[in-house]
Amino acid sequence: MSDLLDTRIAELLADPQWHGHPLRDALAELYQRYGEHAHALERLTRIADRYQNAERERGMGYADRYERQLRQLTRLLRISDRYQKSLQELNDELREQSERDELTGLYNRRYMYGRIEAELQRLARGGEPFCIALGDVDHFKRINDGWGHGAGDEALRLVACTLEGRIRASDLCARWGGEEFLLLMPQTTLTGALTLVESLREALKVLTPEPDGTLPPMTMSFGVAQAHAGQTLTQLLAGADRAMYGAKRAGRDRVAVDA
Ligand SMILES: Nc1nc2c(ncn2[C@@H]2O[C@H](COP(=O)(O)OP(=O)(O)OP(=O)(O)O)[C@@H](O)[C@H]2O)c(=O)[nH]1
Repeated sequence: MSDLLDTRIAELLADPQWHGHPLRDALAELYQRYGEHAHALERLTRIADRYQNAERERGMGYADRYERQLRQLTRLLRISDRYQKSLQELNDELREQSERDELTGLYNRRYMYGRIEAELQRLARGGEPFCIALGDVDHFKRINDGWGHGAGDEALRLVACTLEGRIRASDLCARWGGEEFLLLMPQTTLTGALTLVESLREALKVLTPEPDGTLPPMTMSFGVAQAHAGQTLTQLLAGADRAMYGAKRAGRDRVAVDA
C-alpha cells in the first residue's frame, strides 16, 4: 500500500463523522489485517536475507574465507600497533619529564645523581678519569629583588641555554637547584675540565638577560672536582661544593679547583 493511501485510511478511521458508518468497521478490520500481513512479510524477508548470507558464506571457498579473516586480523593488528605506539610515546614523554627541570629544560638533580653514580662505578672498574663542576650565579638575589622573579627566571633560562650550547655532546648539564648548575664531564682530565669551565665563565660574562639591556651582566662562580676511584658520590659533590664556595670567597666570577 502506498504511504499516501495508508495515511488517507488512517485519517478516515480517525474522523468522528464516519463513526457508526456501516463500512467503517469493515475498513478498520481490513486495515488491521493488512498491517499484520505487512509485518509478517517483513520478518520473512529478513529471515530470507540471513539465509542467503549464510548460504553465500558456505559457498565461499576456504581460500576466500581465509583471505577475509586475514584482512580482519591485519586491521586489528594495525589498530593494536597504533595503540602501542601512542602508549610508548606517552611513556617516553613521562620519563623525559621526570628527568628534566621544568624551568630550564635541563636535566634535573635526580637524573644527574644516577649518571654521576654510573661514572663513579666505571672509574672504580678502571675507567677513564672524569670531572664535575658546580656553578652558581653570582648575586642572583639582586636580579630577583631588583627586576622581579620573572626576570630572574628568564636569566636562569639564558644561563641554561648558554651552558648547554657550549658543552660537548658527551657532557651533561643539569639544574642543580635554584641558581646552581652542575656539569658532568665524562672522559675528561682536570686540565680539560678547567679549560671548558673557564670558557663557560667567559661566555656567561657577556650575557645580557634582556634585549634592552636593563639587567646587569651576569657572572658565575664555579667549583671543579676530579673524581677519584673509590670515592662516593657525596664525597665528590662535597669537593665541587667546597671549591665553588672557595671561588665565591675569593671574589666570585672565577673557577676554583677542589684541592
Ligand atoms: N627567579 C628565580 N629565582 C630563584 C629560583 N631559585 C632560586 N632563586 C633565587 O636565587 C636567589 C639565591 O640567592 P643567594 O643564595 O643569596 O645567592 P646570590 O644572590 O646568588 O649570591 P651569591 O651566590 O653569594 O653570589 C634567591 O633570591 C632565590 O630566591 C628560581 O627558580 N627562579
